Amino acid sequence: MSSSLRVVSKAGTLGKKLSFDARDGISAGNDPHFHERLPHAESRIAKASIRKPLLFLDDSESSFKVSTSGGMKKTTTLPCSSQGQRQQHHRRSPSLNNFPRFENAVTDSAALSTRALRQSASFSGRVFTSRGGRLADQSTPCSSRKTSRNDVNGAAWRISPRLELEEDPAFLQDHNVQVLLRARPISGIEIAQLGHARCIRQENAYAISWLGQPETRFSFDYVASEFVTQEELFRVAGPPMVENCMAGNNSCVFAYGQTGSGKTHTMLGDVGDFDRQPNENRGMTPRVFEYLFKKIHEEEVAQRHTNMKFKCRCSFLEIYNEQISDLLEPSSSNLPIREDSTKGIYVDGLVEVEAQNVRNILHLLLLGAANRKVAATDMNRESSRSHSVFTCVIESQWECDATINSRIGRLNLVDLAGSERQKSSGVDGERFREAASINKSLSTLGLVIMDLVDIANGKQRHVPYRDSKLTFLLQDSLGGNSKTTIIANISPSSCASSETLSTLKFAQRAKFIQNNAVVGEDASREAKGSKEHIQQLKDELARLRRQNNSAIPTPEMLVVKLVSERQVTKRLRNEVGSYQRELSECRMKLRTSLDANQRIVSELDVLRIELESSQDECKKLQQDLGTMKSEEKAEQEASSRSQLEIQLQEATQESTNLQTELQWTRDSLEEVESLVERLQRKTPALESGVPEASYENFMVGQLQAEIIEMHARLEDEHKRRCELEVQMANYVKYQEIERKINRECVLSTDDSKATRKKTVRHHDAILQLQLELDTIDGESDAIKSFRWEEGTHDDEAEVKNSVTIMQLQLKVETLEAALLEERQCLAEVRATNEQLRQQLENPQTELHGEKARIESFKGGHRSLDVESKSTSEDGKARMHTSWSQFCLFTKI
Ligand SMILES: Nc1ncnc2c1ncn2[C@@H]1O[C@H](COP(=O)(O)OP(=O)(O)OP(=O)(O)O)[C@@H](O)[C@H]1O
Repeated sequence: MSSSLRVVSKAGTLGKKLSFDARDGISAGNDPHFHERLPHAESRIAKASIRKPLLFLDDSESSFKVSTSGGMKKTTTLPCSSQGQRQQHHRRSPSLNNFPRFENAVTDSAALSTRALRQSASFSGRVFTSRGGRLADQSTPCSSRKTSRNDVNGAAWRISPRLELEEDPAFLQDHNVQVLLRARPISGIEIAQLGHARCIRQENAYAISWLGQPETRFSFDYVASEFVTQEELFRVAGPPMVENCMAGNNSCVFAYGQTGSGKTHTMLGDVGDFDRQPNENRGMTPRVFEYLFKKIHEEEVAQRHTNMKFKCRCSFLEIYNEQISDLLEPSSSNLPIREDSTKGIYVDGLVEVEAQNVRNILHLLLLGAANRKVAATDMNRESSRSHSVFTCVIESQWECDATINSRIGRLNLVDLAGSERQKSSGVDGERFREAASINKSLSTLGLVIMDLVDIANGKQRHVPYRDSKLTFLLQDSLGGNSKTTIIANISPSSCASSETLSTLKFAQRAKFIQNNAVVGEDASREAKGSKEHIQQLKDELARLRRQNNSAIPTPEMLVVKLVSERQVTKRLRNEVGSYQRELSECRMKLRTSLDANQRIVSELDVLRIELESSQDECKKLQQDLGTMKSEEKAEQEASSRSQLEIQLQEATQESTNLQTELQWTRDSLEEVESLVERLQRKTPALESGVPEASYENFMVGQLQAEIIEMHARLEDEHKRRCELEVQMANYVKYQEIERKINRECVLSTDDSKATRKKTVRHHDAILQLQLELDTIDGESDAIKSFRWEEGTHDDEAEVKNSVTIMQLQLKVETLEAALLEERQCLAEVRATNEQLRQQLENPQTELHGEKARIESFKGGHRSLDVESKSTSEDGKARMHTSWSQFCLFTKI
């Protein structure tokens, strides 16, 4: 069997057809009296309310099942219409309050036994997330755990009360807002952070304590521990809401809580693979519709004679960053909310789809969920970033006494976006804006609830519904014609302690709201009846007036009463006025403090910007300083280089002078040598002719020996000089290298754009210089080891290069020291040369003198031939004198 879905917009049918398989697989029991009982639905809902143990609604029988203890299997089926019987059977057995006893009870309820098993001495099994992921492995047997504070708390959960339905006829009549608290299991992330430490302890089925400072106890209509299943939760919250809508009221279920606390799990749950078989983790929404369609079917069958028909029109929207978009028609955006006296509050242009069975609804839910804005935060990998509202308008019509009656109920299922602390949820940028918008709308919801609580306490309040799209849209559900169930979701982990406290406070406040539910029924028959009744009363009044004039207030009496009532009204008005003034004062104060806050925030922004710019400036100044330092260094290096150059020039000049001197010395030595040679040639002749020539020979020998020694010394000096010249040449070369390096360094400190190009040149130059250095022998190995690094933009390479330059500079200093030493050596050599020259000068003069004497001696020898031997004595004496003079000279 298949059916079609009609897509209807506010403007009418769009003509869009969607086909669905209409098999819903839910078997429905017949309840022929359901229609009669509809006006009393409210009290029935109340009877199906929570608080009394062991009462379960059975889907298949539209009846209550009561299980009792005592070791016997005992199930009683109660027709819903029989209130007296119900009360009789629903009386609470005190012995059933205690969990261990409950565990011993033998019942035929599969759910009961499942729960009993789950809550017995060990809780094993894995908790799966709604999106298929596993939250935490809870397979540790309790008995094997050590006793600790956590275990104490854990024990509190283990003996935590289970879902127990209690008959409380007054509950939903007096309280239109029902607040349930649901704790999810501690997640793996939380276990990783703080282990199993808990921030809450469940006291009983209605109370929970927050274990912070100070420890605070909160009470709710029901507290569902982490072991409460989706089905169990639905049994508490779902049926009353559905039946309320079918009776022509508005119902609203909404999930509230911090991000990742389980709202989506509660509302939607795991609906994958619904074509094959319903998933046991499906949440409130699918179950609500399963129940609704089952009830619709039952009603239509039961009321066949009145031709009763139900229609369900569904829409699915999200509020994201204060903009409404249609989750069933994602191309639409920023849809406006309108208010109309007949329609009430509605979203203009929202697509409405007529659904005929659960599968249709599930398709819509999946379609909408796929279009919903989801993002990852630190707290939840798939955090819903919007509020989603699934609305089903349930319209029923039936005929009675030729009158067509109709009822309209509206069911809102709201999955709020998670409240979060921006810091802890690890959000930034777009996520931060989303979080701010979510938090703003949730805080407006909180304010609305506070005002509604005040109104419930008899105070006059203006409720700021229009301050956010969420509260504007939920206006009827929060404060007006609606029965509302709030499911506050929390995490029991100590990691979420403050968020849990704020959710608990919110839920506690919400518990005090009072709604004024009004049946949305077009009761033309009832209206007619009422008119007739009024007419009857009027007639009765006239009759009474006629009978006893005194019993009926005269116009004068009425005037007096009116005056006194006016006075009361005036007094009340004055009170209202003073309250309003107070309110406006408070508002003014609030606005002022908000403005001040805003100012502070903007000032902070300005300061932050200033701080950033001053930080930038600081950085720039540091860079400039660095550049200046390197420039200064370069200048110092340049001046020391020029000094070195001057010194080098001087040394070169000195070296040239020395060379000239050496050359001169060498020439004079050569001269002496040739002179000596000539003397040697002449000496044999003198020796043969003159007996005194032996003195001359001795003297010449001495001179020759000295000359040889001087030759050797000269040779040494020459060698040393050559070495010096080599060193000088190396030094000059090295100076050149250093100059090049410095030139490149200066270039590299120039403007940043050219830096990279220059760095490359720098690098090439250094490599070239290193090649040249390689050619320098001796100590250059140390220099060779300082290699220029590739990629001078890299800091480390820069440092290495600086080290290289420093090492080269050190080398320059070493060479300078060597130069100084060489210069001293040169000075010594020069002094020695000078000495030698002086020493050479004296023998030279002596030699000249001797030469002259030898010449004169020769002349005397010739005259001896003439004058014979008479003057030989004189000659000897002169020779002797000359010899003694020579000896004297050589001693000197
Ligand atoms: N009662 C629970 N049992 C098992 N798992 C749960 C329960 N509640 C929540 N979870 C898991 O916790 C995770 C977070 O839950 P969920 O997405 O429903 O949180 P949320 O409140 O909707 O978060 P957000 O506001 O960020 O969208 C999911 O993986 C979900 O399956």
